[in-house]
Amino acid sequence: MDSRDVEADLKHVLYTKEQIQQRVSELAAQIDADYAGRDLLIVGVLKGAVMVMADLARALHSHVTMDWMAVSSYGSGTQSSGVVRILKDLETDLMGKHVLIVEDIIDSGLTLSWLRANLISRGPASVEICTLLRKPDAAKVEIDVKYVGYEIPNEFVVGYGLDFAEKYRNLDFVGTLAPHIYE
Ligand SMILES: O=P(O)(O)OC[C@H]1O[C@H](OP(=O)(O)OP(=O)(O)O)[C@H](O)[C@@H]1O
Ligand code: HPA
Ligand SMILES: [Mg+2]
Repeated sequence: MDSRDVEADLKHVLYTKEQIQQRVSELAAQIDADYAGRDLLIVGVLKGAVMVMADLARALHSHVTMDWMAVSSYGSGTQSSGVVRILKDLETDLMGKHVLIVEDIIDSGLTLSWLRANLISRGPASVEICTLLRKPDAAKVEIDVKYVGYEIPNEFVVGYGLDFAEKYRNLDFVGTLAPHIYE
């Protein structure tokens, strides 16, 4: 078999491209309604949130501005180290702004709880979170998340921005890896 055949590494598909598009559109409609009449800055968390940020931004009908942060806590494994590092900071001054952090996944919650506190310390008018996926059973810290695409079981997932050792981000669906890949 061609070793570049990505789909051979997967166990099953959790959400198809069509399901994700539909759910992202629903979240966008909610966000449009909630922020009506207010300026909104959406902050994508690199690299995982690239796909959801691109699709969410295009599904929104209101004006938004966009910025990016790169943080990393996972390295090449499947467990969060809990130590969050800023690899690239925002270019936008957050003072007085309504900020929506856009993420691909909340797993332990360590990345987002750290990031939310970090952004709040910069004086914004508000900070909310939108994530495509959330694993409630994996939470190590409680975070208040306003927009959640799907709650999923505590299994390592890849695709649509999510990686395992930097691979699989380019899949247009979300799936679980076959155990032989990571064991
Ligand atoms: O809730 P947590 O347990 O903290 O995990 C969630 C975070 O981990 C992943 O990012 P990662 O640090 O692997 O970097 P990446 O986005 O570049 O893949 C994911 O994109 C989230 O940002
Ligand atoms: O399940 C996951 N898959 C990929 N990256 C992740 N980062 C946190 N959880 C995950
Ligand atoms: Mg990430």
